[in-house]
Amino acid sequence: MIDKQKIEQCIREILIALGEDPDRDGIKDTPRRVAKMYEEVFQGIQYTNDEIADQFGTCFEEDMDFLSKDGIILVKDIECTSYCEHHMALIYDMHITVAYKPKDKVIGLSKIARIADMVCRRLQIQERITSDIFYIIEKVTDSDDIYVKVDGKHGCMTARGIKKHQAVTFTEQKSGIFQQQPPTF
Ligand SMILES: Nc1nc2c(ncn2[C@@H]2O[C@H](COP(=O)(O)OP(=O)(O)OP(=O)(O)O)[C@@H](O)[C@H]2O)c(=O)[nH]1
Ligand SMILES: [Zn+2]
Repeated sequence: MIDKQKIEQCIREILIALGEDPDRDGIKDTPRRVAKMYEEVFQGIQYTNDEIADQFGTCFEEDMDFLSKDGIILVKDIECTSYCEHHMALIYDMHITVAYKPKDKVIGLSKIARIADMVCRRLQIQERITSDIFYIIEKVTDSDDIYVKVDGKHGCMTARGIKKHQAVTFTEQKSGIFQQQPPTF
């Protein structure tokens, strides 16, 4: 569980270290707000990838032509935000694409987005966001053919430091049929 009281104390200390008056009207509730925000945006820290797979692993095992006819399923433009673990800066404008070729079951579509969303609610690097989603989708679907692509902007690279406002980072992980031929979409 996230220790909200401790976070509140620490944010108050940070405000003081910045030279702010933590009791002035505009920011007197900021420690409480930040603690509440962290509880929301870092919810995924308290779950392992296996627990996320259990939580969002709703699958359907119906007989369908689709499964025997080389069908693939692809969800694109899953919009997410996360926080880089080096600066705790926002990773934003992220679009996540997940594709897989089902073996003998399909996963509920919204669960793909829920998995991506929960993995992003951690201190992350983009490479690990990609591999965490890959691992969970592989575990839930048992598929040998998986494709995960993430693109995003890193606040630590656009709003500070090198300040390349347009720089977008792409990461991809793929297995099986997608190694030779990434999906077209
Ligand atoms: N590979 C990878 N690196 C990241 C990610 N997010 C942030 N970083 C990088 O983490 C690195 C941390 O480098 P440091 O030299 O320790 O930190 P810094 O002095 O703030 O570096 P600058 O950003 O270059 O000013 C930087 O190069 C960031 O761009 C990510 O998702 N993946
Ligand atoms: Zn960073």
